[in-house]
Amino acid sequence: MLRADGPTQADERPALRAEALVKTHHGEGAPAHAVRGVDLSVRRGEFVAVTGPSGAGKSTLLHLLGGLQRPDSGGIWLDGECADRWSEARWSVERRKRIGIVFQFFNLVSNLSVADNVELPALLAGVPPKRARAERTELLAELGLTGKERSMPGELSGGEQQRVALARALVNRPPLLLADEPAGSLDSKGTREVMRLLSRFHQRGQTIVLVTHDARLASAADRVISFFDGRIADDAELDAGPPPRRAGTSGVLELELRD
Ligand SMILES: Nc1ncnc2c1ncn2[C@@H]1O[C@H](COP(=O)(O)OP(=O)(O)OP(=O)(O)O)[C@@H](O)[C@H]1O
Repeated sequence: MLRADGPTQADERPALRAEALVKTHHGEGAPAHAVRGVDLSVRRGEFVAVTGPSGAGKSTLLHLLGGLQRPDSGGIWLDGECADRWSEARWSVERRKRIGIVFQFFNLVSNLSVADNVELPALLAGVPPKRARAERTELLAELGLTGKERSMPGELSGGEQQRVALARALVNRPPLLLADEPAGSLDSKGTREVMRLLSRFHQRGQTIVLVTHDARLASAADRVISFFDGRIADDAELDAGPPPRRAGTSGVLELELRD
C-alpha cells in the first residue's frame, strides 16, 4: 500500500467534487426539482454537515453523490476520477470499497443476524473472514452493541438498528462516508455515541458528508452547508479542530481502529 510522507498531487485532489448537479424527480404529482445546480468540493479528511428544511433536497444530493441516483445533468468526481460514465456495477464496487453509506432507514438485511449484517460488506469486498469478524467485534463494541451479535434486526430497537447500519457502513473503513440522518431515531445518549464515533473516524482522517437536522451532530463538522430549495444557500467553515491524521493515497485510508 502506498503511503505518502508529504503532500502529493493525489492528496490535493478533493475526495469528492460535484459540478452543476441537477436532479428532478418525476413522481405522481408535479415534478420535484430536488437539486437545482449544486457545485461542491469536499477535501480529503473534511467533515461536512448538510442541513436544511425537510424537502430541501439533501437526501437526493447524498444519493447522487453515492451513485444511488443519477443526476439529470452535472458531474461527480471521486478522488479526482470522473464518475459520470460509471455503470451500476462499478458504482456498487466503489460503494463496497471506498464509499460507506448509511441511510435514514436502516436497510439492514432482516433475515441476517447483526453480526452477519455488519460482516457482509467486508466479506463481499474480499476481506478474510477472521479480519471481518475482528472489525465487526470492534465496531459493535464502539457503538455499544456488544452482546447483540446474534440478534436479528427485527429484535432490536430503532436506535440499535441505526447503529448496526452505521457499523455496516464503516466495516470496510471507507475513505468516504455518506450518512443520511444517522442519528435520526436515536435518543440523546445514542446521538452522543454516533457523534463520538463520527468524530473519532474524522480525526483518523475519514472524509464525512453528513445530512442531518440535528444541530448537535452538525456542530461536530468542520463545515456546515445549508441547503435550501435544491441549492446551497450557505457554506460555512466552523472553527477548525486538530488537523485530521494523514491518509494514504491508495484510496484506502490507513486507519488504526484502536486509539
Ligand atoms: N423518488 C422520488 N420521487 C418523487 N419525488 C421525490 C423522490 N424523492 C424525493 N422527492 C421529492 O424531492 C424533494 C426533495 O426530497 P429530499 O428527500 O431530497 O429532501 P430532504 O431535504 O432530504 O428532506 P428530509 O429532510 O425530509 O429527508 C421533495 O419535494 C421530495 O418530495
